[in-house]
Amino acid sequence: MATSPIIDINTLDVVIDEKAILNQVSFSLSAGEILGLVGPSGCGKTTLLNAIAGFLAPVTGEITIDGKPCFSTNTTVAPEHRHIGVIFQDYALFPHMSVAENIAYGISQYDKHSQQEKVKKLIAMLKLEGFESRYPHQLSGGQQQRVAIARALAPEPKLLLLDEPFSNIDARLRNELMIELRQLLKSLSMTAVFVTHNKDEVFTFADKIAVMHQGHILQFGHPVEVCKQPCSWQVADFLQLGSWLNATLYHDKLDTPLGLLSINNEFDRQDNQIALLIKPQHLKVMVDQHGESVIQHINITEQGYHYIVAPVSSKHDYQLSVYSEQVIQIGQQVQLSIIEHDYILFRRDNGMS
Ligand SMILES: Nc1ncnc2c1ncn2[C@@H]1O[C@H](COP(=O)(O)OP(=O)(O)OP(=O)(O)O)[C@@H](O)[C@H]1O
Repeated sequence: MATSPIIDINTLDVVIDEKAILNQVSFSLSAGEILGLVGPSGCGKTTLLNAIAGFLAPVTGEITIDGKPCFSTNTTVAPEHRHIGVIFQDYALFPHMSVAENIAYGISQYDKHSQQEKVKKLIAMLKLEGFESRYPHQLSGGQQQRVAIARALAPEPKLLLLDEPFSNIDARLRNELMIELRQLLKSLSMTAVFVTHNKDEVFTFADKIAVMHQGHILQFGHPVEVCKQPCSWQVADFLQLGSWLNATLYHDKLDTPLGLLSINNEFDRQDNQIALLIKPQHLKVMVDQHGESVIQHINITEQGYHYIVAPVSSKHDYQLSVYSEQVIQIGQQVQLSIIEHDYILFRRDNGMS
């Protein structure tokens, strides 16, 4: 049986200072789903969170939360009546209130006993026992985040909005906190939308990803599916799924600086200016003093040596990313070969880097 969505956004447009900031944004999430909003700086991620929260008014479109229209042509529900919990990037804890008082802030309409019971439960859930009387400045970044989460969860919202929730957390702790928070949200069947600059956070924390660009959602789906089949070069580029190789059609084959490749998938053959997305796993590198490419840069990573390889000849222009266990020096000439696969091809675009 299909369940109705907890959040349903339909053709939302936001205009600020006569500039279109969100353009025909639509998506929906079922109960318990976590969505990661990603995209380049200024693409409208925070604006979308603010529109959902009710902090700014869209021009057109609809926002429905748990079946209740919160925004439409003739409805605007105030933020405090949308049943949404918001966790801001800097947590926005009240500095003059203790941990317990911060958590109880949104449930002041409850009687004292119910407030205390609720705070006690959240303190335990977020592992904040012993910190009840402390003030925000006496807590670490991770502890402050837990208080912000407890405060947002206290009124039992239908939806949580999180603006870059992990950006202030030490990199070593980040993964641990993400896993812990995800488990907590899953145990509560809490639906959440979070903004991040870090695509790796999406893979650890989210069920769905929305890749935004200039106010549009370019692609929405399961993170693995989006990475497997990016719908546009902007999505592939933003998610850093691989590097680009120019190609043209030549007698039913792809003519590339690395040789001819058979086309093994559907492709619009009208386009002759092609950009081929090459994921590092589809590229092999071999030392060859007569090779057509040269090692330009080396990074040492968990997956082995990461090489950036460029052409020897100035006739070509590429910067390909390839991993290898082999140690190769900068400046060494190499031979690159592409492993046959379902190539991902896009029409070449001026904006490509
Ligand atoms: N109050 C405002 N007044 C004028 N322009 C605004 C306002 N808020 C946002 N904008 C503009 O809207 C666009 C989207 O901003 P937004 O903060 O939503 O982007 P973002 O994707 O969250 O960016 P970042 O990743 O840098 O936080 C930007 O061009 C920004 O300058």
